Amino acid sequence: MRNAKNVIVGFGKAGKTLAFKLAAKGESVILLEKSEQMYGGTCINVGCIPSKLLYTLSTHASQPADYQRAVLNKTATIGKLRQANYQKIADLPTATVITGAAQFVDNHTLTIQMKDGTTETVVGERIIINTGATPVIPPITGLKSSGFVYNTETLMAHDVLPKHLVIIGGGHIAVEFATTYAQFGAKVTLLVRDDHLLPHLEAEAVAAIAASLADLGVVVRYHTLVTAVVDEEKQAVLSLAENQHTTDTLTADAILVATGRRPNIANLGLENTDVVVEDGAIVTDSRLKTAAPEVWAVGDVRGGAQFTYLSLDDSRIVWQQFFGDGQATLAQQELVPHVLFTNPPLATIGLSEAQAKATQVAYRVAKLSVASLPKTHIEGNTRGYLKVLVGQNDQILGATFFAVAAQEMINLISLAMHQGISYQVLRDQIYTHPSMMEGLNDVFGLIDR
Ligand SMILES: Cc1cc2nc3c(=O)[nH]c(=O)nc-3n(C[C@H](O)[C@H](O)[C@H](O)COP(=O)(O)OP(=O)(O)OC[C@H]3O[C@@H](n4cnc5c(N)ncnc54)[C@H](O)[C@@H]3O)c2cc1C
Ligand SMILES: NC(=O)c1ccc[n+]([C@@H]2O[C@H](COP(=O)([O-])OP(=O)(O)OC[C@H]3O[C@@H](n4cnc5c(N)ncnc54)[C@H](O)[C@@H]3O)[C@@H](O)[C@H]2O)c1
Repeated sequence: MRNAKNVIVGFGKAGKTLAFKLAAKGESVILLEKSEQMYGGTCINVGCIPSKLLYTLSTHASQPADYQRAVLNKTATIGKLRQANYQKIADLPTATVITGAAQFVDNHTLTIQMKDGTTETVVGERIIINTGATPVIPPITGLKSSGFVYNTETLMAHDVLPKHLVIIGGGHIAVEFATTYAQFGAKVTLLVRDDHLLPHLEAEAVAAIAASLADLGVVVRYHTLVTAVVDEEKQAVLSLAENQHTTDTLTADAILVATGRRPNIANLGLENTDVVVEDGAIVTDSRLKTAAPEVWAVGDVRGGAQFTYLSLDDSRIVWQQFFGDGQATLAQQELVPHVLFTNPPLATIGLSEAQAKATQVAYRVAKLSVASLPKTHIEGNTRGYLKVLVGQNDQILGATFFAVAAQEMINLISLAMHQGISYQVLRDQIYTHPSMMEGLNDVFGLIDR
């Protein structure tokens, strides 16, 4: 049996950040990770980093072999990151990484199923659960057993570019993977059960993304459900129903299931603890404490929005309870930027115009086509727009940027909104040239015209 002051279950963003900081303070830490392929967690190994590397490489792709090279590049890159993530924790004298699936026996005791078949018992004064999320596979006849079905992890590991990739879903992953694989040259079809993509966005932004996908040759079919999948020798045959009526069939050599990810609590033994689970996620208070004393849940496993930067922020909320005033809560995550890696990327924060209208907030709005910015011509991508909303008190209410470098620019808007910086400050700021940031001079300049 091993003891530590801090036991962290899962090598995710929040868990590894806390493990490092606690061990750097000299506290004993045991970090439990079920797979040696997952040191560093989802983002590094099978999520953000590999998908954004492939996305970036796809923008330069011109032949199918580029995909194969990109997958090799991706595998090497994440291998280095995984090793660095492991060493960063394992090298600290008071930290131990144990590789094996953990299961609770009681609130503070876990058994670890080791690779060699043995088990270890670990006891912690504080327990931090950071086991992430796992893909949801809908109950479609033949889907699970099909040899042509992938999740994001297995698709990115497959080094043959699909001829026809069919993606089930119309959310974050569906749209990003459609963009990437179409840019590599695959034929891509999206099967969306609703009448639109990305329900969290305003119609104008959704239309801009739909137009970008259409230009990449992606076919999007709305109100369409897959009712069955049958494997043939070299492809799968999908039976489709549109508006509840059986319509036609589609063949594909790869099917990506992108129908959401649910908190990873299966086989965690939570029934042996006082931790409360609701709707498949661990319930916490606003400081991420579960119902079990000295047990916290952080990251995707606690339900809600799934983003690496929110998991990182969860680590701050917990850290403050150990080495701060303990006042940080989930309230600080109410206003955060989001990015979709489409072509170009779409970044949003705060209110959209549609939301402002619906809530009857008084606002002024400005929209600028980014083709007017010299930098977009240098980048070779003049598509998109910058849109900002400003309130009566000159504070920024929200922004939607569909533009090259939108994923970087939105962070300045976030800072301004959090710090209460008026739009005039961003309008009159001296930015470097040529840059996308200069667009802020222009778009905020349109507010008072
Ligand atoms: C394809 C894809 C692209 C994404 N792109 C982005 C993006 O661009 N930007 C962004 O912000 N977010 C993105 N996300 C979401 C982001 O990856 C997650 O929100 C984030 O990684 C969640 O981290 P976490 O801290 O909850 O835990 P995770 O990083 O998921 O770590 C959980 C760890 O726990 C381990 N584990 C699970 N059960 C056990 C157990 N019983 N015992 C021991 N260990 C266990 C797992 O193996 C895993 O390593 C993407 C996700 C996917 C799938
Ligand atoms: N850029 C980023 O920050 C980024 C990128 C990728 C993923 N992520 C994170 O990963 C999470 C998972 O992504 P995702 O795209 O799988 O989830 P999502 O919630 O964004 O989208 C799920 C989609 O699947 C559809 N769907 C659900 N059940 C279905 C069914 N039975 N049949 C057909 N369609 C169904 C939904 O209507 C929706 O369109 C996201 O919530 C996001 O937080 C973030």
